[in-house]
Amino acid sequence: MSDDRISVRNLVKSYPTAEGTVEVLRGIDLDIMTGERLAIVGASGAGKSTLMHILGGLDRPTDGRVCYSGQNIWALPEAGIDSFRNRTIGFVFQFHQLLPEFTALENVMMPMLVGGSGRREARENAERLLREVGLGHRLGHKPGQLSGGEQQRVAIARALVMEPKVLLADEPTGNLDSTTSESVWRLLEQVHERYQLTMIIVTHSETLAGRMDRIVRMADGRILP
Ligand SMILES: Nc1ncnc2c1ncn2[C@@H]1O[C@H](COP(=O)(O)OP(=O)(O)OP(=O)(O)O)[C@@H](O)[C@H]1O
Repeated sequence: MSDDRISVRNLVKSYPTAEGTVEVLRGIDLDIMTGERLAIVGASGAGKSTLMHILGGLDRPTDGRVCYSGQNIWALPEAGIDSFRNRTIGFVFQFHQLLPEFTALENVMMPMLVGGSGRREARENAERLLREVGLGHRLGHKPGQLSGGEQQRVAIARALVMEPKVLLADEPTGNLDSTTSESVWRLLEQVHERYQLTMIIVTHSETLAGRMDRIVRMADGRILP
């Protein structure tokens, strides 16, 4: 089966706290088609980031399933989840989370080196991607020597270097001014078209969400009908 559809069933996430159990996700059901561009919107605290983290294999649900091509990733052993995540998912966060002491090129090479690729192959791929995102002239710059928009472009190149099938972006332009945000958003759209990725983006912007194929609205740990 080469169907990469994502299907989420009865996803629940709760945390025990001193004041009792906090229910952050209260039974999420969601199907995301291969190649779809999905926006997730909702008020602060609705559970959007939590859902993204569970979809991406970063945070374990309390209950429920997240199936990629019919395989529930949360039924895999820990090493299986790590390997699934490295092979399948690219992440872009609001705060790029680049390593400050490494250059743009090294930051983009990093996932390949960690995954066991040789330096030469990692370097070639990272250079190609940095050129694609318009940063061929900034390979040797460290994050602190780049603008916010450039840093986010490096983060997008890094998210793509392992050739993921799914790109998860949590407020990727939330920290940028409107012009820079527009150019990063356009880059995400180009990337989607070029690589035929499934793309799930959390955003507070209704305008940006409206450019996606579908909008899912969350409130209080549920998806609104
Ligand atoms: N470790 C934790 N323990 C208890 N509650 C938590 C924990 N982590 C998150 N929460 C709660 O889960 C809820 C949802 O958080 P989440 O970050 O998923 O929301 P969000 O919709 O992404 O919000 P925002 O738009 O502000 O980023 C929040 O009310 C938060 O306080």
